[in-house]
Amino acid sequence: MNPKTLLIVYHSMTGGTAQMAQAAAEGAGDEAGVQVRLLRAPEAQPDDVLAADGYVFATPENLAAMAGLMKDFFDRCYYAALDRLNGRPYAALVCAGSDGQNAVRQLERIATGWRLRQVAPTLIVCTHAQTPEAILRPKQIGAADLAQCREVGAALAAGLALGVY
Ligand SMILES: Cc1cc2nc3c(=O)[nH]c(=O)nc-3n(C[C@H](O)[C@H](O)[C@H](O)COP(=O)(O)O)c2cc1C
Repeated sequence: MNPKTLLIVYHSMTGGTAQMAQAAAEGAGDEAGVQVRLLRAPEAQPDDVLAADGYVFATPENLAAMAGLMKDFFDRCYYAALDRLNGRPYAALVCAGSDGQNAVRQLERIATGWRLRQVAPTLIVCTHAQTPEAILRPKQIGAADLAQCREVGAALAAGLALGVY
């Protein structure tokens, strides 16, 4: 059987989302028969989206929205992939200083437009960064949160490998 591909697309300014995406990739990487591609949002192209069998999208919430470079990724890929991804599985990860809900709403709405199938509740990890100093500081995501991100990647990869989606 052809190996399945899990595409993880993320943006991160101060490192939190990058650690979350990396953890999801590690969780998925334990699954034999699933190839994991971890791409920064500006690198990801429509062909990468079309070639994948499942997705993890990971973004910070910035200014009550998903990060601009993640939005740019969706803007560049949306119509090239529309109606060509129907039913494929996805999960999303959001790194937020205090909230995250608007980024979740935006991301899930786009995924709904793509007719993707959400296979896990979107995970919000809160870094409790609210002052300018804390927001600009490099982030260290805790072990428990990273374990949840690993779980998301592992579950998606297991479903892909078993062909349950
Ligand atoms: C310009 C800017 C705007 C932000 N706006 C929000 C916000 O609206 N809601 C929120 O929960 N966090 C907000 N944050 C905090 C980030 O989500 C938080 O620092 C997160 O850890 C960033 O992820 P990263 O480390 O992957 O860059 C903002 C950060 C920046 C730099």
